[in-house]
Amino acid sequence: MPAVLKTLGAKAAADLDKDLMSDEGGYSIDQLMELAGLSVSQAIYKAHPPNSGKRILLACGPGNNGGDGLVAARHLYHLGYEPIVYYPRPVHKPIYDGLVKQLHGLHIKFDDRENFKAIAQDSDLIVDALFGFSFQPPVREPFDKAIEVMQSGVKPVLAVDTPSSWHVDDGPQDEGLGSKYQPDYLISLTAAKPNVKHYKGKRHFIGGRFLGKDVADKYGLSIPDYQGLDQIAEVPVDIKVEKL
Ligand SMILES: NC(=O)C1=CN([C@@H]2O[C@H](COP(=O)(O)OP(=O)(O)OC[C@H]3O[C@@H](n4cnc5c(N)ncnc54)[C@H](O)[C@@H]3O)[C@@H](O)[C@H]2O)[C@@H](O)CC1
Ligand SMILES: [K+]
Repeated sequence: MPAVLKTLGAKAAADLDKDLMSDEGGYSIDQLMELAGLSVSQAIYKAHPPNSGKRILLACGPGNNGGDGLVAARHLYHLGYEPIVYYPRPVHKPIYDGLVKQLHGLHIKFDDRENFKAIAQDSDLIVDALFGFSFQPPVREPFDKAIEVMQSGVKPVLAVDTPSSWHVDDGPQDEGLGSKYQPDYLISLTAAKPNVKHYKGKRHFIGGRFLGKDVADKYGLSIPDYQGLDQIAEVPVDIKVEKL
């Protein structure tokens, strides 16, 4: 277990993504999103196993963070959960259209009602797949309502890659929307983001088991010590976070 948690700032995370999907990197976004979404489903299985409540609300935003949520919904179905998808601003690109078709094919429920609180009350865990490392404040509607509900603590929340509404590098604003938002669980993808130093939740996982040594060295990251077949590695929530 490394003594210090290395982090990946918003700009570096976007650059790393580009490297992986460049001509020599050879990855497609579909592959990375599939591995990311699989990691999310494993973190949920570890932190909130089916006997803790099967109704998982995937709050999906308009970017690839939302895509991770759509992929996770499919894996959760196959793991025996009852996923419900909140995806109010669907983006019509083949990758997202395909993921939505897969979920319809499994008769997974979509609920895009304005009243996010009502949807949340009928769930056992909320998955925050609204925004990832491309978030730019302030939160535009209708996502502000989801942030309000998540920060209210009415249901446990697992955040995907970064707590949505927090600045990726600096963390939550001092006041206003999201300032009180603390997810119960966090899964960082590829590497923790700098705002993890403000995270005070119960458990922190690192997922997206596709980092190789060359890319890790280029970005000053250490590869998490993944065990066995796991796509995720758990890190202590009080681990020292490197200074950026
Ligand atoms: N290698 C990686 O790190 C991988 C990253 N993936 C995911 O991709 C995410 C980054 O995806 P994207 O770059 O598509 O962007 P995000 O999913 O972070 O969100 C950006 C989207 O949300 C919108 N948005 C940004 N700020 C907003 C605001 N204040 N109010 C309302 N809408 C807002 C933008 O218009 C854009 O459509 C990562 O955080 C991660 O979850 C995975 O899908 C693939 C692997
Ligand atoms: K998120």
